[in-house]
Amino acid sequence: MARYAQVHGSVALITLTNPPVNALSAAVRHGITETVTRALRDPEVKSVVICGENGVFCGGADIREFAKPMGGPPLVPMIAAIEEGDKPVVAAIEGVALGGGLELALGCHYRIAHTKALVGLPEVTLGLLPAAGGTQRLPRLIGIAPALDLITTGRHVAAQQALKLGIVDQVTDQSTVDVAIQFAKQVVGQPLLPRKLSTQPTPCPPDVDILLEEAMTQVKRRARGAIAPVACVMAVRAAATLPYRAGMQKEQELMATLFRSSQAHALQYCFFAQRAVGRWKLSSGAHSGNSKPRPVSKAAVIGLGTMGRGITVALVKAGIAVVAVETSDKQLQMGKQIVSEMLKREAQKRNETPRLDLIRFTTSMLELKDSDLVIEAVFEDMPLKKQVFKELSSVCKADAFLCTNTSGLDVDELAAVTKTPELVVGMHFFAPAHVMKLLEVVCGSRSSPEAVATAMYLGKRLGKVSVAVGNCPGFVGNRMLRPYLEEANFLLEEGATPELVDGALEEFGFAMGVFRMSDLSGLDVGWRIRKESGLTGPDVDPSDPPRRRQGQRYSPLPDLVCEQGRLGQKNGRGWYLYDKPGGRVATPDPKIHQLLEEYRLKHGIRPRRVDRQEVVERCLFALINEGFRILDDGIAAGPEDIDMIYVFGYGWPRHRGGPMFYAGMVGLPKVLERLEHYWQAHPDVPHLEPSALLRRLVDSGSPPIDTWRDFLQRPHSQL
Ligand SMILES: CCCCCCC/C=C/C(=O)SCCNC(=O)CCNC(=O)[C@H](O)C(C)(C)COP(=O)(O)OP(=O)(O)OC[C@H]1O[C@@H](n2cnc3c(N)ncnc32)[C@H](O)[C@@H]1OP(=O)(O)O
Repeated sequence: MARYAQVHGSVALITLTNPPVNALSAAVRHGITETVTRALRDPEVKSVVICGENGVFCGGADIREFAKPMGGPPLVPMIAAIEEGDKPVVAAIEGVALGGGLELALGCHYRIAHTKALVGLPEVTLGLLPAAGGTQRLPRLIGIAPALDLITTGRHVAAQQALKLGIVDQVTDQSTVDVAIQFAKQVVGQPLLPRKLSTQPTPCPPDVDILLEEAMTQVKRRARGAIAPVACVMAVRAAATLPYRAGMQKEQELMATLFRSSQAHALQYCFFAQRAVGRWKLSSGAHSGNSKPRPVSKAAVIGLGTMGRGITVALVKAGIAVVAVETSDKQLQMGKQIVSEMLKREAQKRNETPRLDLIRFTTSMLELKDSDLVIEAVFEDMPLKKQVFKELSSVCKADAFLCTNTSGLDVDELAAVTKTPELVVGMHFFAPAHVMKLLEVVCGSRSSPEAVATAMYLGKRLGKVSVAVGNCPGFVGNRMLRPYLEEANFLLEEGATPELVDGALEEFGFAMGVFRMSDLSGLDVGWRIRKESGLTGPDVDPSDPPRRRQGQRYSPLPDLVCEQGRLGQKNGRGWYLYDKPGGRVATPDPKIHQLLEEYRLKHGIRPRRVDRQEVVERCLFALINEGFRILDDGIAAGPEDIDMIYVFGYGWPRHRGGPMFYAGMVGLPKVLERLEHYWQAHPDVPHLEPSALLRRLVDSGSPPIDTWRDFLQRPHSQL
C-alpha cells in the first residue's frame, strides 16, 4: 500500500497506493511506517519525497475503518516519526491533501503542491477534529485565525491560496513529483529544526484570548447544536495556550469524545449516503451503471418566475447554453433583468465574467427546436402545464428531453399529452434553484432509463445532489412535509404558539422552524393548493364540521391567517410580524396570539401546555412515519435517499443524519411507541397511525438502517 523506490541516486520516493483517493487505511499506514523507516535507515538516502498514486496525494484517514476496531499503526506516532527523522521529507501534493492527508503533509518538512491541488482539514464535516496533530501543527504554521477558519469550517483551499497562507512552500504546474524530487535534493544539509512544526511556538496575536472567545461565539451560533466545531475551537485554543505535547493530549481527549458521538456517526453516514444516492436503480433493472446519459449542450427553460430564473442561472453557471422563454415581452424583460443581475452577482463572487452570452431570451416557443432538454417551470397548475407540454411536444426536436419542475403534480399525466412520454421526467429544483443543492429526479412510469440518467447527470453537472424518486403527489420531500405542517397547526390549536413550535425545531437543529419557513415560502402557495383540493373556500363540503375534512381532522388556522391578508415574509405579515415587507427580522405578533385565543374559544378548545419534546415528537415522528410509507410504496429506493432529500432540500440538521437515520438513532421501538401514543390520542389523524414498515422493522428486532431495504414489500414500486 506504499511503494518504495530510490530515484536520482539519493532520494527515496514513497508512493501511497490505495485508489481512488489513497485513504490512510491500516495497510497504507503500515506501508508508510515501513518505507519511512527504511529510508531513514538507508545511508545512501539523503532525502525523501512522499506522493500519491494516480495524481491524488491523500484523501485522509479511511472513513470506512472508523466503524471497525482500529488496527495497524496509529497515525500520530507515524507522522511524528517522519517529522522527528534527520532527513528532509517533502510532500508532493497533487489532487487533494485532506484531513489525515494534510496532517501527514504537515509532518513532512516541506510541501510542494500542484496548481490544481486542494488542501484542507474537513474532519469537522465528519463530526471529528484533525486528531493526527492537525489542530496543533496548522496554527503553528499559519497562525491562530486562519487555522481556526480552516479547521472549524473544513473548507478546501486551492493551491495558490495555500501558498499565500503558508501551508505549502511552492506551487508548480509541472510534474509535482519531479519538482519535489529536485527540491528534496536541494534542501539536503539545511537546518531541519525550524521545519519541524511541533518544535515551533504558535504565533499568537496579543489579543488571542478575545479572538478565541469571538471564534467560539460565532462557531456556536453557526453550529446549530453540532459539537465538532466547538471541539475544534477548544483544540486550537490548546495550540495557543499549551506546549505542543499538552496540546496533543487535549486534541486526543476531544477526539475521543467526538469519535464515539452519535453526531459523528450521523455525519459519516451522510458522507456515504450522499455518494450512494448517485447510484440509482429502477425496478425495470435499469441503473446508473447500465444507463448512459445523453449530452446536453443546449437547454431551455420555460417560465422566468422565481424557479425558472434560478434554474437558468444554475444552467449558465455550469456553462450550458439556455433558451429562456416567457409569454409576454413585459415578463421577459423583467426576467431578463433579474437573471442578468443574479449572474453578475454570482460571477462577482467568483471573480469571473458573467456568461450572459449563453442565454437567449425569447417569447417564441419556436426557438426551442434545437434544444436537447427543456425544463418547464411555469405556474403550478395542471391544465397550464399540460398545454405547455403539448406545445413542447410539437415544437421540440423528436429526441428532446421534456422535464417538469413541478413540486408535486403527476408527471405521468403530463407525459401522456406528449408524443414522447419516455423522454418526460421530473426535475424538481428547490428555491433558490441556483443555490439549493437538492434535485429530485422524478421517474414517471414511462420515463426511459436514458431520460433518468440524463436528468441525474445534468443535476450533477449543476453541482446538485440528485436523488431519483417515484411519481406520487408531493414525491418524497413535499409528501413528508404535509404531516409535519399539519402537526404544527394542530399544536397551535391545542395551546402552542408559532414561536414555541419554531423554537423547539430550531433547538433540534433546523435552520428555521416550520412557521418561519412557511412565512419565507409564502403562505398563499399552500392556501391556493388547499382551495384547489376543496379543503377550504367555496368547494368545501357544507356537511363537513369546521375542523374536519374528508373524514379527517383539519386545521383551518393557516386559511384564517391568509384571509387576514397575512401572506408571509413578502408582505411583512404572516405567522410573525416582519420589520418590513420582504424583511427577515421576525417578531412574535400579539395579533396572531389573539387570533389563536379567539379560535380556541370559538371551537371550545381548552388550551393546554405543549412542551418542546411533544413538538419534536409530533412533528418529526409524523414526518418519519410518512418516510416509512414512502419506502414501502417504492417512491424512494432506500432510507439514504430520503435522508439526503431532507438534509439538502429541507434544512434537516446534517449532524442528525436525516429523518430515517434519526429514527434509527432514537430507536425504532421508541418511535413506534410514541406514534401509537399520539395516534390513540388523535385517532382522526391518519398520518399518526404507525406505518406497516415501521412495525415490521420493530418486529424484526430493529435492524440497522443499511439492511432496511431487505424489509420492503413493494408490490407496486414507482421507481
Ligand atoms: C481515533 C483514530 C482516528 C484518527 C484520525 C485522525 C484524524 C484524521 C481524520 C481524517 O482524515 S477523516 C477523513 C478526512 N477526509 C475527508 O473528509 C475527505 C473525504 N473525501 C472527499 O472529500 C472526496 O472523496 C474527495 C477526496 C475530494 C474526492 O472526491 P471525488 O468526487 O473525486 O470522489 P468521491 O466520489 O467523493 O470519492 C470516491 C470514492 O472514494 C471514497 N472515499 C473518499 N474519501 C474517502 C476516505 N477518506 N475514506 C474512505 N473512502 C473515501 C468515496 O466514498 C467514494 O467511494 P464510494 O462511496 O462511491 O464507494
